[in-house]
Amino acid sequence: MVRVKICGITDADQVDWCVAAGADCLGFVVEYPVPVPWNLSRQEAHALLARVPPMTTRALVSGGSPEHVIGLARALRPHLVQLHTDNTLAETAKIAQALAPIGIGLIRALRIDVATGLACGEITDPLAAAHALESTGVTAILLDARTGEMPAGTGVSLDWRGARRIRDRLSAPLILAGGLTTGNVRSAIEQVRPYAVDVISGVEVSRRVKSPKLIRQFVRQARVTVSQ
Ligand SMILES: O=C(O)c1ccccc1NCC(=O)[C@H](O)[C@H](O)COP(=O)(O)O
Repeated sequence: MVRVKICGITDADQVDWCVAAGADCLGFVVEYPVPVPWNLSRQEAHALLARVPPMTTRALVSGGSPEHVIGLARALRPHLVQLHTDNTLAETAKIAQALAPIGIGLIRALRIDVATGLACGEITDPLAAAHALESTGVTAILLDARTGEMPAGTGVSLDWRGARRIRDRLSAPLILAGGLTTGNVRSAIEQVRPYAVDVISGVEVSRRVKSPKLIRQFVRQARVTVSQ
């Protein structure tokens, strides 16, 4: 079964809607290093994380210096941290090493520029970049689209054949993101066979404003059984 992460949660209703719909993981963007519509203060995040019931995974999305990310994770105690693409491979390894002993896994986004097909970051070949990330000790790699204006939450889809090639060559679990909607998530899962899917725009009616109906439909559509 493919897991579902709903990201960019900004209020208590959204937490409740995602949990009621059966989402596996809720993502909270906290003290993010560049302006994004879903950013929360540490205090806001603390209250929302506390609302997530047992058996549902809490992911903290942040970035900046390793000291900042590790300090934030120690303060908020999520199950997972998802790291900004601008963090280098060396920083990613340092953060993964610091979080593992306290039981927090690390997801690192690998963003593909949809105009060029190149990965953003130190290594531009997408497969080589994925292998390099894997060797940092991350728990999972999140494959996402980059368009230039926004670091994430673009609503733009990736080339799923390219995503499948990466998925087939990685040992680390691959989380597929980028432009997934209630209408295409099923097909994306069939083509890419990811470990999990991740969505923001596809369950929002406007920036930051999520729809309980779209959340329910998205989770239902993602629960497809794919024969291996
Ligand atoms: O990972 C980040 O750096 C990040 C920053 C700000 C907001 C969300 C972030 N991560 C979550 C994701 O990776 C999104 O789920 C992903 O961009 C999908 O967005 P969308 O195309 O809108 O579904």
